[in-house]
Amino acid sequence: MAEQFSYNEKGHLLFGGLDTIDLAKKYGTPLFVYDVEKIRENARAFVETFQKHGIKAQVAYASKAFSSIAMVQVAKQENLSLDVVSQGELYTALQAGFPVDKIHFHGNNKSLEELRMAIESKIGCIVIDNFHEMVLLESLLAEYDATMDVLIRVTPGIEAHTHDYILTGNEDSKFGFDLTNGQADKAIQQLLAKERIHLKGLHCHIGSQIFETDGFMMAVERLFEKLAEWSKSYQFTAEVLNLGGGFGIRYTSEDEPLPLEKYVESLIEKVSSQTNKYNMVFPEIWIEPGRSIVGDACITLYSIGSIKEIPNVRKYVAVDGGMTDNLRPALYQAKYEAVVANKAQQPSDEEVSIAGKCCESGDMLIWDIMLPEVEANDILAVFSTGAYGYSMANHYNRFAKPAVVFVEKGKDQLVVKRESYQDLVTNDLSYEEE
Ligand SMILES: Cc1ncc(COP(=O)(O)O)c(C=O)c1O
Ligand SMILES: N[C@@H](CCCC[NH3+])C(=O)O
Repeated sequence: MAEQFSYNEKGHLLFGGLDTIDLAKKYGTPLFVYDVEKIRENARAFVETFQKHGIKAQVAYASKAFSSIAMVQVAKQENLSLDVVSQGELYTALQAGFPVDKIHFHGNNKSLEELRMAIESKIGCIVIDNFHEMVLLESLLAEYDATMDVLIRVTPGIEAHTHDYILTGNEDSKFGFDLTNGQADKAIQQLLAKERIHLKGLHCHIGSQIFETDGFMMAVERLFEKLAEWSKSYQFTAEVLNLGGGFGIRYTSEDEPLPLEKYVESLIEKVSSQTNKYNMVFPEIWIEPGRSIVGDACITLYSIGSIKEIPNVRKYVAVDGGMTDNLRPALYQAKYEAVVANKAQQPSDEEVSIAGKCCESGDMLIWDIMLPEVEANDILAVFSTGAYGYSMANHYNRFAKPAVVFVEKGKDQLVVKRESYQDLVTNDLSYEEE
């Protein structure tokens, strides 16, 4: 975060203890730089809070936030579990040597091939999302003469948004089984009848970048209301409650996230009070944080190029990346803070807007930010870009994807190479006129 940054005697921004200008020179720009110590700190905040309270839990890193072999290895080192939502994310996890029994497979349209790969690699759990998938899974399990642990994804009718949450009578979501309209009941009934499928419990995820605990609390209440019903009607007891991810982080000074421990403590308290209320056995609690593990542990370094001043209107400062490495401003009007990394000690006294270099007027990274006077070849550091930045990077305008560097204990290490133009055309074939 901008307000906490530090710099060295050259006035260069430090990140993970290293001079960001040295990193930009060594690896080029745009460059994602992750502070691995911060990733570990975030992961431990979750894991250790469960441990402190003696709760059996799994903290599954939602690898959609940033998936790479090195990142999955850090998740493994921190004893996390792993949430994957595609064959690509699963493949990455397998390549990274992640323990398969701690991999959970999500997705609202898992293909036969994806389910096949999940069964063949003997992953720990599949989160069942819909009736179609149940049929596919059952037939594949018969083919492999195998069994599979599953959770069922339910939508509790709570839709959480960034700063608030709303109750929706009938959740309009492409994910999971609705808790209120009978779909979840039907799915539970069917799953319990399937010999090769072991229903371990429930999953729900109410949204992302959530700053309060109220939405989570309401979700837990709803799950327990239904569990009480299902315990009577189907003699079903949940061994596991997966309460998803979505814990908010600070992108700008407007954001006021809770300490990560607070989310966990509230969940433990609520599950505890509900188990008492309904006289149930305390389930294992699983969570799936993505953003809150990697989001604030990364900056993106860009080189500044052209600067266009429109008198009395705006000064556009263009950088060598944009919506190809950070889609979030264009997609969600997401806000970020930044500093000029080689002028980190200088006062910020000019308002400018940071433009990307795509052929798209909406390719703006930051509107109206105060910076020192900038010139071409300055390095801009944008904070909190670790989640859904590289993972949503794309090839629009045939820009090559940036490199990713990890820093820890004063050392930097390249963990994802910068794409080459050869990489960009590697699947292209020529077409000869007949
Ligand atoms: C099912 C599920 N689990 C976990 C996550 C991770 O969310 P976040 O990165 O906000 O923690 C998401 C994304 O919203 C999700 O859809
Ligand atoms: N990609 C989104 C979050 C999606 C969460 C996954 N269900 C973001 O950048 O905020």
